[in-house]
Amino acid sequence: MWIWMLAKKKTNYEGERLKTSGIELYFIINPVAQNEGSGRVWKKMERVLASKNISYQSFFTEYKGHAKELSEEILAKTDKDTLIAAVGGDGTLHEVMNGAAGYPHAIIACIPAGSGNDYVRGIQRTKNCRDALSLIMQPENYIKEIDIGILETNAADAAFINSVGIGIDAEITYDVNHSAWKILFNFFKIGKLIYIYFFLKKLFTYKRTDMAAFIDGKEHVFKRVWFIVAANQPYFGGGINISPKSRHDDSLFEVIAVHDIPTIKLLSVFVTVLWGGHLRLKNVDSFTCRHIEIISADPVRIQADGEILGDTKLSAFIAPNKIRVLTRGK
Ligand SMILES: Nc1ncnc2c1ncn2[C@@H]1O[C@H](COP(=O)(O)OP(=O)(O)OP(=O)(O)O)[C@@H](O)[C@H]1O
Repeated sequence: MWIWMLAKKKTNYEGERLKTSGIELYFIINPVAQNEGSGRVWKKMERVLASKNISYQSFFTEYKGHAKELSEEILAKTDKDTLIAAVGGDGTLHEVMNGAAGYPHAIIACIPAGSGNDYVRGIQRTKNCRDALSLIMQPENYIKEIDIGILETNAADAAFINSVGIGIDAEITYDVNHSAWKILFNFFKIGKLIYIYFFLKKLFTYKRTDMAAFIDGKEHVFKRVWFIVAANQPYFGGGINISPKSRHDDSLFEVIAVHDIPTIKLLSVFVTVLWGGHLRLKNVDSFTCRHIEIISADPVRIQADGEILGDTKLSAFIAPNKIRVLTRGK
């Protein structure tokens, strides 16, 4: 049986006492996240867990999609509260969450070991790996039910936890995930800057297209769209605060549509985004909704939580209070 084993009460990093808990603990490690930097992160975490006498079970993923399967297998075997921590980036957390979403006894968390780590920044609200582990080792005070998105595209049905986007954001995600530069950026521990690098590259080659969006049933036609994102939390693209008003517990998506802006002016969107000023720019429209459908005139990729999940057409609705997570946020 895999339970917290607290043979002796010890102190954690913050000097607080660990509490006993009936929560079972699992780690699912993506060994290829952060161009294999996740392995080093996990080794450090293992040492801390051992020093605190914490009992857990860990699994390494062997292929794409494996983290979802592992989560489902773990949760199907028990009806006790079970905490599954993804060790990796947003893609690994996305898979764990997709495996866990149907199980009310699931609680998910993330040890950030990816390039972007937007989930940790916007929802879990921990500062670094050690902070995340300290939360995981003392979960009781930090469990919260949050909303997730349910997505259907031409290529996939999936749940998402951060955001879904169509347009240049997804094209950049695709390029980043297929780029050898990612290794270099991750080697110098500046993984999130790779999104900025590819944004600047893509800015002059991306072909804008018209899109129709049905936002809670009301049709909006946007011309020459850069991107439309439906967000459950503020951050995307490795730390860009695109949707500052998003909350993961308000049963709503915040939709941001950026359209009909010349190439150079798009740069001002990404400067003003630093203080949320982009929302006041002409042709940066924002909406709140529970359901959104988007159809693009030309094929354009779709990303959800940084995973490419189809192109051209998507439908997404918010599922309120659908999953339990650990968070330091309110
Ligand atoms: N063993 C594996 N072999 C190959 N791919 C895997 C394996 N395990 C998971 N994956 C895939 O690796 C991809 C990248 O994972 P993840 O997003 O966690 O890391 P990252 O790209 O470094 O971080 P971020 O998304 O935060 O930029 C995901 O698409 C996931 O499905």
